[in-house]
Amino acid sequence: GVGKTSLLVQFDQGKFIPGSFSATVGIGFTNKEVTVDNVKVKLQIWDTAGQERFRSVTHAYYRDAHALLLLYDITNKSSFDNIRAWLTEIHEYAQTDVVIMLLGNKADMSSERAIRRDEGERLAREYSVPFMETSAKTGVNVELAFTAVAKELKHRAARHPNESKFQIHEYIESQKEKSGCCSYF
Ligand SMILES: Nc1nc2c(ncn2[C@@H]2O[C@H](COP(=O)(O)OP(=O)(O)OP(=O)(O)O)[C@@H](O)[C@H]2O)c(=O)[nH]1
Repeated sequence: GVGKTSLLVQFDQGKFIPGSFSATVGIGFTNKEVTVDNVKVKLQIWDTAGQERFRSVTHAYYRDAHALLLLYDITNKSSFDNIRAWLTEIHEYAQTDVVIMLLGNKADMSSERAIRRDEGERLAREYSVPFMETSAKTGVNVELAFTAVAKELKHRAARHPNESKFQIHEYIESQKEKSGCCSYF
């Protein structure tokens, strides 16, 4: 319930459909084409079930994934506390060079926030993964999360030995919106 399906629908269709999804069973698929540095990149996105009882199904998909977006809900402490366990699973089942991104979703729900942004940042630093807060509801940073991954994968695939490396951390820091910091009503 951290918002994985909602995030994907926001990215794919540019809209938020509140409370309308039943829990994902097993795996859902979405194909989406994005343009990165004038090149079209096809993303096949697997939306995994979050619930424990589907774990054996989702494990099978880790091995083939080039990137993993790992979400917690900023209003739900246990979803944040579970991130370490998810990272352990990823290291066990996924490819060693998989691109990982940590996302603190539901950033629009600031009045019910249970995890501060700097706690997310600290955890991400500990594991050397990029981090941002997102909202499937307002769309903040949703496009960026997927395009940053697409950029990283494209650069990895195309890179010649002497070419400088794409810096996903720096790209995200320069592009991300700090939700809630700058709006006044
Ligand atoms: N306010 C707010 N609500 C959200 C956001 N993202 C998801 N929700 C709500 O949170 C609930 C769960 O969202 P889902 O997208 O079904 O979550 P999920 O992670 O796919 O759930 P599972 O498939 O069961 O693992 C729904 O009621 C959504 O409307 C968000 O960014 N902001």
